[in-house]
Amino acid sequence: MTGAVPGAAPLAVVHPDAAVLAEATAARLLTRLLDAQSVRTPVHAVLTGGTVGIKTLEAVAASPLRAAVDWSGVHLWWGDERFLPDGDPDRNETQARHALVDALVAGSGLPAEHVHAMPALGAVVGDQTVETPEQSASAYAAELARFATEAADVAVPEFDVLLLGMGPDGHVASLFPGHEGLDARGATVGVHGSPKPPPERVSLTFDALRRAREVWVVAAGAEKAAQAAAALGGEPVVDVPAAGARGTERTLWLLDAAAATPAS
Ligand SMILES: O=C(O)[C@H](O)[C@@H](O)[C@H](O)[C@H](O)COP(=O)(O)O
Repeated sequence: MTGAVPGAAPLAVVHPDAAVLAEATAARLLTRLLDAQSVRTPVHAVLTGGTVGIKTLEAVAASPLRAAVDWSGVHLWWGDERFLPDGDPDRNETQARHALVDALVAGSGLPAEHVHAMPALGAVVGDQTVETPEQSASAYAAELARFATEAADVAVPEFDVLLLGMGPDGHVASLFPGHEGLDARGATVGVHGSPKPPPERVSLTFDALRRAREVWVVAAGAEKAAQAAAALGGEPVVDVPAAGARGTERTLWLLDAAAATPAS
Protein backbone atom coordinates (compact mmCIF):
# COMPACT_ATOMS: atom_id res chain seq x y z
CA MET A 1 0.00 0.00 0.00
CA THR A 2 1.93 3.05 -1.16
CA GLY A 3 1.08 6.58 -2.17
CA ALA A 4 -1.63 8.98 -1.16
CA VAL A 5 -4.88 7.46 0.04
CA PRO A 6 -7.78 8.38 -2.26
CA GLY A 7 -11.05 9.72 -0.87
CA ALA A 8 -12.35 12.34 1.52
CA ALA A 9 -9.95 13.51 4.23
CA PRO A 10 -10.98 12.28 7.68
CA LEU A 11 -12.93 14.41 10.14
CA ALA A 12 -12.90 13.39 13.82
CA VAL A 13 -15.88 13.74 16.16
CA VAL A 14 -15.30 13.02 19.86
CA HIS A 15 -17.93 11.88 22.33
CA PRO A 16 -17.52 11.68 26.13
CA ASP A 17 -17.59 7.89 26.50
CA ALA A 18 -18.31 4.63 24.70
CA ALA A 19 -21.99 4.60 25.63
CA VAL A 20 -22.62 8.07 24.23
CA LEU A 21 -20.50 7.16 21.18
CA ALA A 22 -22.73 4.17 20.41
CA GLU A 23 -25.92 6.19 20.91
CA ALA A 24 -24.66 9.10 18.80
CA THR A 25 -23.47 6.76 16.05
CA ALA A 26 -26.85 5.03 16.02
CA ALA A 27 -28.67 8.35 15.68
CA ARG A 28 -26.22 9.43 12.98
CA LEU A 29 -26.72 6.14 11.11
CA LEU A 30 -30.51 6.43 11.18
CA THR A 31 -30.35 10.05 10.00
CA ARG A 32 -27.90 9.07 7.27
CA LEU A 33 -30.29 6.39 6.02
CA LEU A 34 -33.18 8.88 6.07
CA ASP A 35 -31.15 11.48 4.17
CA ALA A 36 -30.03 8.89 1.61
CA GLN A 37 -33.60 7.67 1.14
CA SER A 38 -34.70 11.21 0.34
CA VAL A 39 -32.59 11.09 -2.83
CA ARG A 40 -32.34 7.45 -3.85
CA THR A 41 -33.67 3.97 -3.33
CA PRO A 42 -32.54 1.42 -2.43
CA VAL A 43 -29.85 2.48 0.03
CA HIS A 44 -26.97 0.26 1.11
CA ALA A 45 -25.35 0.14 4.55
CA VAL A 46 -22.32 -1.92 5.55
CA LEU A 47 -22.18 -3.13 9.15
CA THR A 48 -19.16 -4.00 11.27
CA GLY A 49 -18.48 -6.47 14.00
CA GLY A 50 -16.72 -5.63 17.24
CA THR A 51 -17.82 -4.19 20.55
CA VAL A 52 -18.75 -0.69 19.49
CA GLY A 53 -20.21 -1.88 16.21
CA ILE A 54 -22.66 -4.19 17.94
CA LYS A 55 -23.48 -1.66 20.69
CA THR A 56 -24.35 0.78 17.91
CA LEU A 57 -26.79 -1.73 16.41
CA GLU A 58 -28.36 -2.29 19.84
CA ALA A 59 -28.84 1.48 20.13
CA VAL A 60 -30.46 1.56 16.67
CA ALA A 61 -32.84 -1.18 17.78
CA ALA A 62 -33.89 0.85 20.82
CA SER A 63 -34.16 4.18 19.00
CA PRO A 64 -37.56 5.80 18.27
CA LEU A 65 -35.94 7.06 15.03
CA ARG A 66 -35.81 3.44 13.84
CA ALA A 67 -39.45 3.70 12.79
CA ALA A 68 -38.71 6.65 10.51
CA VAL A 69 -36.59 4.59 8.11
CA ASP A 70 -38.29 2.78 5.23
CA TRP A 71 -36.49 -0.53 5.85
CA SER A 72 -38.10 -2.09 2.76
CA GLY A 73 -35.62 0.01 0.74
CA VAL A 74 -32.50 -0.80 2.74
CA HIS A 75 -29.84 -3.42 2.00
CA LEU A 76 -27.46 -4.52 4.76
CA TRP A 77 -23.96 -5.85 4.06
CA TRP A 78 -20.92 -6.69 6.19
CA GLY A 79 -17.41 -5.30 5.95
CA ASP A 80 -15.95 -8.52 7.28
CA GLU A 81 -16.87 -11.80 8.87
CA ARG A 82 -15.34 -14.45 11.00
CA PHE A 83 -15.24 -17.63 8.90
CA LEU A 84 -17.25 -19.89 11.23
CA PRO A 85 -20.34 -22.10 10.85
CA ASP A 86 -23.73 -20.45 10.40
CA GLY A 87 -25.17 -19.35 13.75
CA ASP A 88 -21.85 -19.41 15.56
CA PRO A 89 -22.12 -16.78 18.33
CA ASP A 90 -18.77 -15.31 17.29
CA ARG A 91 -19.96 -14.51 13.77
CA ASN A 92 -20.55 -10.79 13.16
CA GLU A 93 -23.79 -11.73 11.39
CA THR A 94 -25.05 -13.69 14.41
CA GLN A 95 -24.34 -10.80 16.77
CA ALA A 96 -25.90 -8.26 14.41
CA ARG A 97 -29.01 -10.37 13.99
CA HIS A 98 -29.43 -10.64 17.76
CA ALA A 99 -28.78 -6.91 18.21
CA LEU A 100 -31.02 -5.53 15.47
CA VAL A 101 -31.37 -7.31 12.14
CA ASP A 102 -33.78 -10.10 13.10
CA ALA A 103 -36.13 -7.51 14.65
CA LEU A 104 -36.02 -5.40 11.48
CA VAL A 105 -36.95 -8.43 9.37
CA ALA A 106 -39.66 -9.59 11.79
CA GLY A 107 -41.34 -6.27 12.41
CA SER A 108 -39.96 -3.33 10.42
CA GLY A 109 -40.32 -4.44 6.83
CA LEU A 110 -36.69 -5.26 6.09
CA PRO A 111 -36.86 -8.03 3.47
CA ALA A 112 -34.87 -11.11 4.51
CA GLU A 113 -33.25 -11.14 1.08
CA HIS A 114 -31.87 -7.64 1.74
CA VAL A 115 -29.65 -9.04 4.50
CA HIS A 116 -26.45 -9.98 2.69
CA ALA A 117 -24.30 -12.02 5.06
CA MET A 118 -20.89 -13.34 4.09
CA PRO A 119 -21.33 -17.12 3.55
CA ALA A 120 -20.51 -19.19 6.61
CA LEU A 121 -18.29 -22.26 6.80
CA GLY A 122 -20.44 -25.07 5.48
CA ALA A 123 -22.99 -22.83 3.77
CA VAL A 124 -24.39 -24.09 0.46
CA VAL A 125 -24.15 -21.44 -2.26
CA GLY A 126 -25.55 -22.65 -5.57
CA ASP A 127 -24.13 -26.15 -5.99
CA GLN A 128 -21.10 -25.49 -3.78
CA THR A 129 -20.55 -26.11 -0.08
CA VAL A 130 -18.37 -23.30 1.22
CA GLU A 131 -15.28 -24.79 2.86
CA THR A 132 -12.67 -22.00 2.61
CA PRO A 133 -12.55 -18.24 3.21
CA GLU A 134 -11.70 -17.83 -0.47
CA GLN A 135 -14.88 -19.62 -1.52
CA SER A 136 -16.91 -17.42 0.81
CA ALA A 137 -15.16 -14.31 -0.49
CA SER A 138 -15.83 -15.32 -4.09
CA ALA A 139 -19.51 -16.00 -3.42
CA TYR A 140 -19.84 -12.65 -1.64
CA ALA A 141 -18.15 -10.84 -4.51
CA ALA A 142 -20.77 -12.33 -6.84
CA GLU A 143 -23.56 -11.15 -4.53
CA LEU A 144 -22.06 -7.66 -4.39
CA ALA A 145 -21.78 -7.59 -8.18
CA ARG A 146 -25.52 -8.17 -8.50
CA PHE A 147 -26.04 -4.72 -7.00
CA ALA A 148 -23.05 -2.95 -8.51
CA THR A 149 -23.42 0.44 -10.15
CA GLU A 150 -22.38 0.54 -13.79
CA ALA A 151 -19.48 2.91 -13.36
CA ALA A 152 -17.87 0.90 -10.60
CA ASP A 153 -14.25 -0.04 -11.13
CA VAL A 154 -14.89 -2.73 -8.55
CA ALA A 155 -18.24 -4.49 -8.80
CA VAL A 156 -19.96 -3.40 -5.59
CA PRO A 157 -22.88 -1.09 -4.81
CA GLU A 158 -22.09 2.55 -4.05
CA PHE A 159 -22.61 2.03 -0.33
CA ASP A 160 -24.34 4.98 1.32
CA VAL A 161 -22.61 4.36 4.63
CA LEU A 162 -19.95 1.89 5.69
CA LEU A 163 -19.15 1.37 9.37
CA LEU A 164 -15.79 0.08 10.56
CA GLY A 165 -14.48 -0.74 14.00
CA MET A 166 -10.74 -0.45 14.58
CA GLY A 167 -8.54 -2.83 16.49
CA PRO A 168 -5.71 -1.76 18.84
CA ASP A 169 -3.30 -2.67 16.01
CA GLY A 170 -5.09 -0.31 13.63
CA HIS A 171 -6.89 -2.99 11.61
CA VAL A 172 -10.26 -2.28 10.03
CA ALA A 173 -12.63 -4.97 8.79
CA SER A 174 -10.25 -7.96 8.56
CA LEU A 175 -7.44 -5.97 6.95
CA PHE A 176 -4.51 -6.33 9.33
CA PRO A 177 -1.13 -4.59 9.43
CA GLY A 178 1.35 -6.21 7.06
CA HIS A 179 -1.16 -8.77 5.81
CA GLU A 180 -1.42 -9.64 2.13
CA GLY A 181 -5.11 -8.75 2.13
CA LEU A 182 -4.17 -5.06 2.23
CA ASP A 183 -3.22 -5.19 -1.45
CA ALA A 184 -5.95 -7.57 -2.58
CA ARG A 185 -7.67 -6.61 -5.82
CA GLY A 186 -11.37 -7.13 -6.44
CA ALA A 187 -14.16 -6.73 -3.90
CA THR A 188 -13.40 -9.37 -1.30
CA VAL A 189 -10.54 -11.38 0.13
CA GLY A 190 -10.14 -14.55 2.18
CA VAL A 191 -7.99 -14.01 5.27
CA HIS A 192 -5.81 -16.57 7.05
CA GLY A 193 -3.66 -16.16 10.14
CA SER A 194 -5.67 -13.26 11.50
CA PRO A 195 -3.97 -11.94 14.65
CA LYS A 196 -7.46 -11.41 16.05
CA PRO A 197 -9.28 -14.74 16.50
CA PRO A 198 -10.63 -16.56 14.69
CA PRO A 199 -7.72 -16.94 12.30
CA GLU A 200 -9.87 -17.40 9.18
CA ARG A 201 -11.98 -14.50 8.02
CA VAL A 202 -13.51 -12.87 4.98
CA SER A 203 -13.21 -9.15 4.28
CA LEU A 204 -14.08 -6.43 1.83
CA THR A 205 -10.94 -5.04 0.22
CA PHE A 206 -9.89 -1.42 0.32
CA ASP A 207 -11.06 -1.16 -3.30
CA ALA A 208 -14.54 -2.13 -2.12
CA LEU A 209 -14.53 -0.13 1.11
CA ARG A 210 -13.58 3.01 -0.78
CA ARG A 211 -16.62 2.76 -3.04
CA ALA A 212 -18.70 3.91 -0.06
CA ARG A 213 -19.96 7.46 -0.15
CA GLU A 214 -19.35 7.71 3.59
CA VAL A 215 -16.91 5.64 5.66
CA TRP A 216 -17.18 5.89 9.44
CA VAL A 217 -14.46 4.50 11.70
CA VAL A 218 -15.96 4.04 15.17
CA ALA A 219 -13.50 3.44 18.02
CA ALA A 220 -13.61 3.61 21.81
CA GLY A 221 -11.09 3.02 24.56
CA ALA A 222 -7.57 4.14 25.45
CA GLU A 223 -6.12 1.08 23.74
CA LYS A 224 -7.20 2.55 20.39
CA ALA A 225 -5.74 6.03 20.95
CA ALA A 226 -2.25 5.45 19.58
CA GLN A 227 -3.43 3.90 16.34
CA ALA A 228 -6.26 6.39 15.92
CA ALA A 229 -3.70 9.19 16.18
CA ALA A 230 -1.36 7.35 13.81
CA ALA A 231 -4.11 6.81 11.25
CA LEU A 232 -5.32 10.40 11.44
CA GLY A 233 -1.69 11.50 11.23
CA GLY A 234 -1.34 9.76 7.89
CA GLU A 235 0.83 6.81 8.82
CA PRO A 236 1.32 4.24 6.03
CA VAL A 237 -1.65 1.97 5.46
CA VAL A 238 0.56 -1.11 5.61
CA ASP A 239 1.35 -0.20 9.21
CA VAL A 240 -2.05 1.27 10.18
CA PRO A 241 -4.76 -0.05 7.85
CA ALA A 242 -7.34 2.34 9.34
CA ALA A 243 -5.39 5.13 7.63
CA GLY A 244 -6.68 3.73 4.35
CA ALA A 245 -10.36 3.88 5.28
CA ARG A 246 -11.79 6.66 3.15
CA GLY A 247 -15.22 7.41 1.66
CA THR A 248 -15.69 9.07 -1.70
CA GLU A 249 -17.71 11.92 -0.15
CA ARG A 250 -17.00 11.80 3.58
CA THR A 251 -14.75 10.06 6.11
CA LEU A 252 -15.72 10.30 9.76
CA TRP A 253 -13.79 9.14 12.79
CA LEU A 254 -16.27 8.73 15.62
CA LEU A 255 -14.33 8.41 18.86
CA ASP A 256 -14.83 8.48 22.57
CA ALA A 257 -12.57 10.76 24.62
CA ALA A 258 -10.30 7.88 25.63
CA ALA A 259 -9.61 6.88 22.02
CA ALA A 260 -9.10 10.50 21.04
CA THR A 261 -6.48 11.20 23.70
CA PRO A 262 -3.06 9.75 22.80
CA ALA A 263 -0.98 8.67 25.76
CA SER A 264 1.20 11.58 26.90
O1 LIG B 1 -14.69 -9.10 13.03
C1 LIG B 1 -14.26 -8.22 13.76
O2 LIG B 1 -13.65 -8.45 14.80
C2 LIG B 1 -14.48 -6.78 13.43
O3 LIG B 1 -15.05 -6.55 12.24
C3 LIG B 1 -13.25 -5.98 13.65
O4 LIG B 1 -12.80 -5.24 12.55
C4 LIG B 1 -13.60 -5.06 14.79
O5 LIG B 1 -14.51 -4.05 14.33
C5 LIG B 1 -12.39 -4.41 15.41
O6 LIG B 1 -11.49 -5.43 15.79
C6 LIG B 1 -12.79 -3.58 16.64
O7 LIG B 1 -13.36 -4.43 17.57
P1 LIG B 1 -13.66 -3.88 19.06
O8 LIG B 1 -14.59 -2.70 18.88
O9 LIG B 1 -14.31 -5.03 19.78
O10 LIG B 1 -12.34 -3.48 19.64
